[in-house]
Amino acid sequence: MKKPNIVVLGAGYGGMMTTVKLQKSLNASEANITLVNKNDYHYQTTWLHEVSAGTVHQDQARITIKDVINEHKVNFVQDTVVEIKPNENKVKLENGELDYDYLVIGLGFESATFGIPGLEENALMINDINSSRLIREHLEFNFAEYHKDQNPARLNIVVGGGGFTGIEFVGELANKVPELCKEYDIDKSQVRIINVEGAPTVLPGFDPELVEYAMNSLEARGVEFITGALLKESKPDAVVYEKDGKLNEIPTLTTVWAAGVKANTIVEKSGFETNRGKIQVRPDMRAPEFDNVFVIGDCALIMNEESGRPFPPTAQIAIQQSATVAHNLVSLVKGHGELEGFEFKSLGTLASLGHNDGMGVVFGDKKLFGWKATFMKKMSDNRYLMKLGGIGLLLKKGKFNFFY
Ligand SMILES: Cc1cc2nc3c(=O)[nH]c(=O)nc-3n(C[C@H](O)[C@H](O)[C@H](O)COP(=O)(O)OP(=O)(O)OC[C@H]3O[C@@H](n4cnc5c(N)ncnc54)[C@H](O)[C@@H]3O)c2cc1C
Repeated sequence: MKKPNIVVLGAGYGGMMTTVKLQKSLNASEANITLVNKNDYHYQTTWLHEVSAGTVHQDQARITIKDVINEHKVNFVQDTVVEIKPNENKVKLENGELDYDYLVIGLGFESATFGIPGLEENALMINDINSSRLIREHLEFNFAEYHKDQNPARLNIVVGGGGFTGIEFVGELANKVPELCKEYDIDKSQVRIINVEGAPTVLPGFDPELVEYAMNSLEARGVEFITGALLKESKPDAVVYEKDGKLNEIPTLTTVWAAGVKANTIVEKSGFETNRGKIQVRPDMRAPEFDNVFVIGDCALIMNEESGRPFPPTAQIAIQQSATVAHNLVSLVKGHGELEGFEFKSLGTLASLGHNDGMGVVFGDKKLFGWKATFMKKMSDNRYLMKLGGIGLLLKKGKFNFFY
């Protein structure tokens, strides 16, 4: 009997963990497993705000794929997916084409700019290793260049969006800016870190006590918040926002847009039925129209029956989904066992606010503040590394600087 071809697209949290689980459960004689990814490394998106601010080097946030996969069982293809052809069971790559019997789509997210003029052209985004490194280099360049023209716009850093990513990023900036000022001979009082948020408060949806803690901690370190303010335009040298019906402009050469993500647009372009750009999966994580296509992570939409809204896209849910996807694929390949349904078990939400500070909720309703929150966040990162690559990977990439 012909061995089935399982093709996993994207080596993010969902795709990587599915591949590692499949290689543990299937023999080379049972299936051909192929993992496709743009780069030869997996990166931890949850650390990208640190790479962007320059508080962590990019190598700390990325893992060489071949260090984690078993090459006797998994064929790694470094290439870019251009299109999925679900009616033909084919995937078009920049440099070729792949046939599959089973497909896992784990292509992650893209920034959503909601048609705001100038954002695509002028703003920086925290999307992947390269875009994050660009932000770090851009910040340093402007601090260095300031001595040439004394343009204050070089020292105004505007972050669009006071959600999880925007707040984690300004927390890192609050720590990094004093270091940059020292390195580039700049008076700290000349630098502004400005967070612009459309909702009446930052971190909408978070417990008010946690929001207050975050704002106080960040304001004490110099972050300015402009809430209830809609970003209207990003220019090469300014941003325009509307507040209380009035337009205001902040001169800046650095706008970082952190206010929205959408699923990888390849999904929509490939003709899948979508809801908010994502594939609303069946309980067993398969696409509604295709019995051999699984969708995972930020490309998948699952409704939370309790709230009546989709579960937010997180690494946590992508990692949990990988267990269901891998289990169901193994059942299909081996031809025995039932397909199981996915159930999300929230392990909590923790946001970092810079070195040794954070806040969040764990174990249902236990609120954590300060170093306890960052400790728990680092522990959960470390647990992920352990699951992905065992003790070797944990020792190489783990976060052990618990009190920094
Ligand atoms: C700054 C930041 C902080 C965050 N913090 C948290 C947090 O603390 N906790 C949490 O749970 N979630 C957090 N998230 C959200 C979380 O990171 C995402 O939900 C998660 O990464 C989604 O995982 P995924 O497997 O769907 O895709 P991703 O992890 O995004 O991976 C997608 C992979 O697909 C590859 N790829 C994309 N397009 C192509 C293509 N065309 N061809 C080939 N390969 C391609 C990419 O290179 C990447 O390797 C954060 C996100 C950001 C941006």
